[in-house]
Amino acid sequence: MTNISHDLSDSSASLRPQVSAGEITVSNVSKSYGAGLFTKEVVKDCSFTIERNKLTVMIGPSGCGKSTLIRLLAGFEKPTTGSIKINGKPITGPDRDRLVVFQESALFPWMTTYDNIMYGPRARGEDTQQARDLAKFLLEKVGLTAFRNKYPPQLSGGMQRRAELARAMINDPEVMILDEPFRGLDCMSKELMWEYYAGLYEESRRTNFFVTTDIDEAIFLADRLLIMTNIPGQVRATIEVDLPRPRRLAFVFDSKRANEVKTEALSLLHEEAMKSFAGGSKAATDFVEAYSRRADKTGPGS
Ligand SMILES: Nc1ncnc2c1ncn2[C@@H]1O[C@H](COP(=O)(O)OP(=O)(O)OP(=O)(O)O)[C@@H](O)[C@H]1O
Repeated sequence: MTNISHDLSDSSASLRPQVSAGEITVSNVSKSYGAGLFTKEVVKDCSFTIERNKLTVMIGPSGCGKSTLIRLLAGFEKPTTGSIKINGKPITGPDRDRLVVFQESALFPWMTTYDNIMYGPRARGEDTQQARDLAKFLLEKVGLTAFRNKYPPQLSGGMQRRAELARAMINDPEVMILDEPFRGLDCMSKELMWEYYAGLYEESRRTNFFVTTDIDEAIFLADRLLIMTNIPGQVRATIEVDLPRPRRLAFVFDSKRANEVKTEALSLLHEEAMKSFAGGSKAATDFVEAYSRRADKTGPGS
């Protein structure tokens, strides 16, 4: 397994982004699309907090409204009802205080890795020595110094995702929002990304909100785990993932606590997934109810 250094006494530490972490509160938010008979309620009366200086991970069945919530948090869309606030102020549109990293690569294929990372500062007319030093620092942190002059198609999928993280972090958002950023990577690249990403978070303690459908990814990364219901999406449970940091693959998945969290989360997710599977079938609904009764009686995962 690759060992990644997270040396906090790094001599270039002064170049790190000046992190000011934000906090987002989502209060009774609902979001519907369409009108009349064709109205579809995707998120319903959903409330949660993305706590300052924590890595909050949201996990839920496919199609439960996670990406919709991200668009609302980013300010690309507005809730039908309810409110979303950052540091107590309503979110009215996209802003530099929040930055979203999507599943799809947003790197410009005609720009080198370095130029991609410098895109944000340059777009703001801030191609300063400080920004260039920070780009160099971030290239080092994501292990791409030797690839600074390569173009995205010359990088592996994992390298592209690391370049993307550096490109987001140089803008120093108060809250980083990530929508399944490692989806589609092979298992080994994915696990490597988890260690890189956890390391970047552990150094900065910037507020992070990370959406995934991968339970191992969720547990490895999270300080807090939000479990979603089936559509219309709502937070069904919050689990504090009190595993020590820095996180390392080698010991996280051997730990008793990680396995307890996984069993509890899987039990809840299974119930939610079965609801979508049921689709009105009485036999399937009965199965879900029986499963829930059994889980209530015997505890999660037993
Ligand atoms: N603009 C829209 N108009 C109509 N329906 C939409 C719109 N955006 C999303 N939906 C519907 O809302 C539901 C939730 O979609 P969303 O992409 O938010 O789920 P998700 O949890 O992110 O799914 P996945 O994990 O598969 O990416 C889906 O049924 C989708 O078809």
